[in-house]
Amino acid sequence: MNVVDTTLEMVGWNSFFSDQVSAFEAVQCRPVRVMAVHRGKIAVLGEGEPLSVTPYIAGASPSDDHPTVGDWLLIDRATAEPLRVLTRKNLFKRRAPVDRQRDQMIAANIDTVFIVASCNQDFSVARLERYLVLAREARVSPVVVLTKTDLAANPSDYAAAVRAIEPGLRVEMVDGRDAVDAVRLASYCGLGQTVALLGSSGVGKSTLVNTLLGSENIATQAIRAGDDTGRHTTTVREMHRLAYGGWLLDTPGMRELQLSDASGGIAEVFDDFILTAERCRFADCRHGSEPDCAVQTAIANGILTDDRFSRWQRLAREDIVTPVYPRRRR
Ligand SMILES: Nc1nc2c(ncn2[C@@H]2O[C@H](COP(=O)(O)OP(=O)(O)OP(=O)(O)O)[C@@H](O)[C@H]2O)c(=O)[nH]1
Ligand SMILES: [Zn+2]
Repeated sequence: MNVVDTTLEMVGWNSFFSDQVSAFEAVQCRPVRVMAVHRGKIAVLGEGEPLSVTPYIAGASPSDDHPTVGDWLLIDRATAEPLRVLTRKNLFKRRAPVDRQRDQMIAANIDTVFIVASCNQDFSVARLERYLVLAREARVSPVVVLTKTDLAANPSDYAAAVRAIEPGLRVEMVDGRDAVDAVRLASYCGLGQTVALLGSSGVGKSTLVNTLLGSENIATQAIRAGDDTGRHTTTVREMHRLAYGGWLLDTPGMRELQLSDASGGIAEVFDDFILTAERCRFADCRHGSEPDCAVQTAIANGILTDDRFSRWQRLAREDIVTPVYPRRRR
């Protein structure tokens, strides 16, 4: 496929975005997707050829949305000047290390996040829960990808442990080095789909990325070529075309995501605990030795488990910004 023939659908355009464009805007502007963010320039792709445009939106205040990789932008048909960022389907962000009041945007409009874990001694349910919290917080649908299945005697034991975290959680098992095996992930990586990866060091993310990208990566090369800052600029964030027609959003920021970037997500992953805690006698119950603690009762009755309780407590403690304990009583 040649990038010159690119249609909006190939880049991920759908009714969620087209519904946001007024008839007036449709005449004046055209939509493009942010493929890469460089210093002072962004590479965008819409119908036709890639372009390099300024990331600055005239009249935008610091608190307004600024383009990040994966975003859809409306640009002026005549001048290519960006006019506004369309409302995002979802967003990965983190608290900026220096100015903790300001969020740093990492990646927008992702259809699926692969939470990568390996079938060996590095496998940890606690860590997977952490990543699930991040995915929930960003409102991106997660798929756990178990790599290194070739090294495990019983890879299905790992899959069973993952499924036990949450009913209905999707799990795929691959040898990340094997393109034939990776076909299992094809349905998430089809035309116009955007995927991202999360996972700790050494689990096989880069290996999987290379397998999914295939040998040729025409679109990325073309985007670079169309970018007048040239090939050797430091690319901060970038989308890569996948062999199956989708896009991989791979950014250093994604790899550094911390749990402190999640808060609401904890409530979703541990909703059984949150719901039970609503029946504790005290609204600020810490579920220790307080009388009539519904959580301790549920653990004693085998409805909730002790180790999930510890993981929930640990995650809640680390999440220093938003307490997950229910604060109000109806
Ligand atoms: N046997 C086997 N080895 C694998 C598989 N996936 C990755 N590896 C190997 O595991 C090692 C680590 O893989 P990487 O892809 O570099 O891991 P990563 O998650 O990108 O690590 P970071 O770059 O540190 O984040 C490499 O030696 C890979 O060849 C797999 O499915 N099976
Ligand atoms: Zn309690």
